[in-house]
Amino acid sequence: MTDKRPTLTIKPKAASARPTKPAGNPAAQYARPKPAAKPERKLDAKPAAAPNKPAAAPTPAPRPSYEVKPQFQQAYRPDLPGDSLALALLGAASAVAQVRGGTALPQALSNVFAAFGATPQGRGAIQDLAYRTMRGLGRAETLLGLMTTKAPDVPMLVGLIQCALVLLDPPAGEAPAYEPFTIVDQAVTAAGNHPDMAHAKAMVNAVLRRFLREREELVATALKQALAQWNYPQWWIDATKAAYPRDWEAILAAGNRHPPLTLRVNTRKISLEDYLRQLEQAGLEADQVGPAALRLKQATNVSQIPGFHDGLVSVQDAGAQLAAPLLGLEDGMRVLDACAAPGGKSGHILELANVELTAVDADPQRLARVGDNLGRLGLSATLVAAEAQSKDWWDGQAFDRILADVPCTASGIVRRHPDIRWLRRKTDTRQLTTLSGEILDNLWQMLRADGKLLFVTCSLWPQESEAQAAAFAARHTDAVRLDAPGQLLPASGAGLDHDGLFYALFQKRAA
Ligand SMILES: C[S@@+](CC[C@H](N)C(=O)[O-])C[C@H]1O[C@@H](n2cnc3c(N)ncnc32)[C@H](O)[C@@H]1O
Repeated sequence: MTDKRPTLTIKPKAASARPTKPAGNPAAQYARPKPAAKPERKLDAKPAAAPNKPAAAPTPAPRPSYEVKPQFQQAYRPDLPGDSLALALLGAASAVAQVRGGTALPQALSNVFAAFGATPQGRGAIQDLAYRTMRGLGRAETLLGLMTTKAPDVPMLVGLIQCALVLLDPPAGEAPAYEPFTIVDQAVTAAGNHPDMAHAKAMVNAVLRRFLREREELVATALKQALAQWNYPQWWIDATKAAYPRDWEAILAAGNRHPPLTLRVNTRKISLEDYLRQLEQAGLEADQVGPAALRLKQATNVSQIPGFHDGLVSVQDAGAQLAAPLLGLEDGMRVLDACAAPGGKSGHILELANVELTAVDADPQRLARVGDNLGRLGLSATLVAAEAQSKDWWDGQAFDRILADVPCTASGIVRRHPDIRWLRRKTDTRQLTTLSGEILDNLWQMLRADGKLLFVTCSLWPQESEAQAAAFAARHTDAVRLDAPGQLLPASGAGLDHDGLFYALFQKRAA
């Protein structure tokens, strides 16, 4: 047990209801925490602006609430019923706090599941709430800032209130998952159950009840801020606006939608029509969103998907399914998948032709998943754990085709990974662009004359995609740029549903 006391204090109503003077960039709260930073213990001393000040951008005073070192007891196992909302809130709060500390959400969730000894039902509830909170975090953070004057010094306490606010304040058109009084009651129970938060029970109760009382006013004030309106850090919003002055709102909105479950039919084993019949027999409805892509109307566990374990289908976004066909594969070719894990595109390559595939990835653990995925499909490749910007691992024999699905910010797949926006820093783009440029230059030397290299990113930022492709073409005068989709913006609708991806195809001019 810790004797730490929560120090969050609640703003009086009058102060919170009034627009406050913009006092800094609220997105600064989303900077990655500096590990050595000391908790900021000062009270927010900024007075609220007079009501007749310009009300265009009322901003709660910035609070460095994430510049504290995570202190929560991650290994603590709560004494709560496995199927209770309190347990789900506590688990999701821990996951949110870990994300704010720099851990990717899937890893954070697996830490929570292990620490809590969560049942399958409990895992589902924790995961659902954590993902919802990632999509509503900007709004919850802003609301919390409007109701409190001081940075809570326990990150998990912040996470708990934010998770509860997300449940109390669902997105427009979504029905609340629970009665408000149940959410408040369970959040208080959750706080009371955790040694780091037990003393904050009354405060959790007060903040959440205050939100219920003043909801309309608080939400209206919060929504004047882009952070709350879009649920992305300000730099991300600015970058999207700068790159897509016409489409930025649609792009941000697309990233907040729930992703579909899209299947790739293994046409080596079964036709699309025959597989659609199998789905129908299993009571699953789907529509076609690509040559071999079927979007399930209702997402389901893969164990319920007919033929999944026999390799009839794989889970893959329809946009990602464009990669392998663009390579123009023929039997007998030597093909390199240079950043292969977890193997979605490797599997598709091997489904399309009998090629000799080498799958490289810098992360040995992720590379093992390529083996698992190919095993399920009954296919195989040479797996190499190595860096694609190095030649150490190469036997010197040129490849006929190279797929370079390079590491990037993943800004095009935020609907599937809503934590990415809170984990990334603005400077990541530059670092990743430098690395991917090195990878492309290195791989180009491994391509035979007349061979083709497909450059792919799941990014929306032009620096990582089109500008990188153009710079590559300028550096390599023997590179001929062929037709490819270029930048695909995230889209969903009738007969269409894909993430944001970029494709550029190059052929090496014969000497
Ligand atoms: C976009 S993902 C690849 C997705 C994969 N092509 C698929 O379709 O399933 C990028 C991959 O690049 C790997 N990676 C990161 N840096 C790398 C490097 N320097 N060399 C090779 N692989 C790298 C990551 O481990 C990650 O698995």
